[in-house]
Amino acid sequence: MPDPMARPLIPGGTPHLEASAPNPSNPVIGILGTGDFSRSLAKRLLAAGYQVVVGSRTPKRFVALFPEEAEVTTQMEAASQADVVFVAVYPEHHPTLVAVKPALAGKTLVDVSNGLRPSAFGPSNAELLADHFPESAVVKGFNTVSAWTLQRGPRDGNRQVFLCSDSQKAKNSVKQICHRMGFVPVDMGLLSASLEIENMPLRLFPSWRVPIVCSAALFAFFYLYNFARDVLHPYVTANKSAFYKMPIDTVNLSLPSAALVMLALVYLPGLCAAVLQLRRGTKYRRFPGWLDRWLTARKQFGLCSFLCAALHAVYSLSLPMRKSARYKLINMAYKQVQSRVEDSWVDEEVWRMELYLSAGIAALGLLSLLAVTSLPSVAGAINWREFSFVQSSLGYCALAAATAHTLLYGWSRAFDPSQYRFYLPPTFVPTLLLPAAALLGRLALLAPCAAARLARIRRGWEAGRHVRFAPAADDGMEDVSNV
Ligand SMILES: NC(=O)C1=CN([C@@H]2O[C@H](COP(=O)(O)OP(=O)(O)OC[C@H]3O[C@@H](n4cnc5c(N)ncnc54)[C@H](OP(=O)(O)O)[C@@H]3O)[C@@H](O)[C@H]2O)C=CC1
Ligand SMILES: [Fe+3]
Repeated sequence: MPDPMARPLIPGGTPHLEASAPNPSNPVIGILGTGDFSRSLAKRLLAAGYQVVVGSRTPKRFVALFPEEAEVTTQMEAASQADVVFVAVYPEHHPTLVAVKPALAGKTLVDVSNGLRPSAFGPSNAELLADHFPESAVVKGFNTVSAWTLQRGPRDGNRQVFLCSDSQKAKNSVKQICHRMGFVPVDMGLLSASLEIENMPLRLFPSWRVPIVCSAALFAFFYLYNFARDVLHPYVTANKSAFYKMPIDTVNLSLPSAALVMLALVYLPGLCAAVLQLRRGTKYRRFPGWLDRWLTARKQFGLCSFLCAALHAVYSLSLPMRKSARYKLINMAYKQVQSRVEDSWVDEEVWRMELYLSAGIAALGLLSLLAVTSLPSVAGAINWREFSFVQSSLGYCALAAATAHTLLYGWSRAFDPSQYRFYLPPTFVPTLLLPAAALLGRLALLAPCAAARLARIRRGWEAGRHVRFAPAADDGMEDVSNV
């Protein structure tokens, strides 16, 4: 008969785990349920040298799916033999296990279950299990580890296992099992933390939702704006079809606007916080909820801005490859020949392009630096001062370079009223409102700090000695420029 365990649970999975010989002196670990999770867990426990006994409603049906070293038996038998029992059945089936209640009394039950959707209010599955089995010590854990990770081993997934329980003894025994299987237990405290642990694998990028919606909304706004100016208006007024601009030209005009406004949104909450601190005269008071949330989402806003800027760079590089660009070039050359212009070089145009491209490249380079230092592994390798220098000082430089790029791009149009082709102002006008506010706000905040520093240096020189800057006053007002 073919060995069913030779078939991996998932394509590409390890066909066989080397199970070390179970040590009779090791605790017997029970698993109730014979599903995906149970099979992966059994293999990992056997590999860690435990004795494994699996409890099923129909053991004969599933025995072939488990390694030979594991004993597959009835739920009652498994519960009686084991010291620690993993409950690998869905929470709605927990009540069907009451038949084995006497056998589980005084033992440790590990609830691995997950809910279907995040829940803000309890009771959690683990708390309900604890209600069903008051004589057992329930530990919540392993629900954040997928059957796939268990099958492949901790090297191929998240190594952390979040645990909580009201019984320290039970939690310690499960921690030991975690360690032996190669996972890293994270103690989350009492069983009341189980709802939070159950919600963990159900979250879908909660901190990214607002920044992503914001980027999408900004992009949509600028896209419609550019569409109205550059495509719809020529069609309505001159019956000129410019619909070919929709997939690349209009997208490429909208991306940098979204990127710049998103970047401004990274720095505006810090300025709001600084202004609030200055008005209150102290930094030791909580910010309003909306500002708190905005401040904590700055990294995501910055990364969304970086994505838009990087896409803009790729789109821009692809512009000359298009057929439309080639036709336009040939037509321009033909017109030039017809009008007998030998040299069409315009110094102002040349300089404008050189400058706006170099500002754009500098902005993208600085943004890449910000994105790299926001990675936890890189952020962990630099100290706080270095991090704040990159994220704050270089960040403002990136904002200034991107603003200059936009201004230089719109240079000729900004000063030439004949370029206003539509009643809407060119895109860079709405694009520059927030970045300009952020840059001016920063300058306004830095100016008094710089003046105070200069005054202190002068006082020091006048006193005939070189003084070091006094440490920040305890009201924290020195720190506002670092927010
Ligand atoms: N799969 C995964 O990646 C993960 C799963 N989990 C959790 O592990 C638990 C099991 O998941 P999984 O193994 O995928 O599920 P499966 O559907 O594959 O297995 C569930 C098992 O429950 C047993 N069971 C016991 N009583 C009943 C009953 N009354 N009705 C139906 N089945 C019953 C069955 O075994 P038998 O017929 O032998 O009694 C069945 O094999 C769930 O709570 C899940 O949330 C947590 C993290 C990851
Ligand atoms: Fe650009």
